[in-house]
Amino acid sequence: MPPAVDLGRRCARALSVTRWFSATTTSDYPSPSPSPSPSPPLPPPIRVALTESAGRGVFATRRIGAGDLLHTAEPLVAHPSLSLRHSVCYFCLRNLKSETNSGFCSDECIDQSKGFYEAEKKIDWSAFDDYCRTQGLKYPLLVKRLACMVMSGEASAEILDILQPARLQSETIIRHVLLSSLTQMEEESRLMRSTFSKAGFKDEQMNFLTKQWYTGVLARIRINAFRVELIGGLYEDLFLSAAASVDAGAAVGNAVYMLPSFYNHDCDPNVHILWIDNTTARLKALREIEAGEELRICYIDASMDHDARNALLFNGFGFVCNCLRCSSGD
Ligand SMILES: C[S@@+](CC[C@H](N)C(=O)[O-])C[C@H]1O[C@@H](n2cnc3c(N)ncnc32)[C@H](O)[C@@H]1O
Repeated sequence: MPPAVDLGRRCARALSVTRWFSATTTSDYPSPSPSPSPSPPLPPPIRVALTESAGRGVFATRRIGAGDLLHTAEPLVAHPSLSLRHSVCYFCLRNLKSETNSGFCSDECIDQSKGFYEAEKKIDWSAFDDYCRTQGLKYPLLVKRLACMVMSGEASAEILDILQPARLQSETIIRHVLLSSLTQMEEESRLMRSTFSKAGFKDEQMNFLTKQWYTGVLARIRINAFRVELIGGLYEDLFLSAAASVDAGAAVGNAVYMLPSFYNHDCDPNVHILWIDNTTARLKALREIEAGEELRICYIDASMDHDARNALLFNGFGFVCNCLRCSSGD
């Protein structure tokens, strides 16, 4: 059993799926006259359990209709693409109508960012950001935000530990994939520590910021982060939104979620994940799903051929795909 960790405020927010299904009770809404109480909301139609050969996965607990919204999810950590730093909200990645002084789209986002932003503002990140820009790196920006959240007490340093891949075999592959970039990650970790030091942060505040922490967090982010591509509010229709999420193209940023990270990959998925206008992720069924069926999303562009898909999945995520489509050689 993994040790219990204090997942903190943000994790509680990210787990709002539970609240989403249970928040509406009859006592929330005083009834003007005695009438039969409305039936309680249905529980989430999903559960996380072990699969036969892909670690943990998400399963349907009842029949799900095509187009049904399974649940929404809020990120544990998110960061905009550097090139869009001033045109999307620094917290929820919503497109800003005009450039604002604050860089946030609402008072609520300013409020939600207080913790990490207080720490981040004290620091000159230009060297770190330039390094990411010139090397074309996006995930160290998520580590930077997470480090600021930990510094401010907003998140625990172990917040992503639960996302580790469950299977040893995968971990071996992942270690192999990551070895090539170990030196680079160590350099980034040194750069991050010295950036905090120069801003006056004390060693005791940075106890968690070790090489092992940096590489461990980055390894989990590489496997679990989503590119957030906004499709706008016009695509509520299932099939339009499925097409739009393929067409969306440029990502506004990247984000790591808790529950969506337990969905395994399939080259012919039955669920897809989409973002309308901010980092709130929506998981929708692409077809009818029976109770007990595993729910899978597609991590990549499924229109590629077998070899291209598998090269991408192995090099990018460290696994050999076991889905039906790959097993049949398609
Ligand atoms: C985002 S995680 C999904 C949840 C994961 N199974 C767990 O236990 O936390 C991605 C990892 O799940 C496994 N995985 C996902 N889809 C797979 C597939 N189609 N075939 C084999 N392994 C898969 C791989 O180990 C991959 O690195």
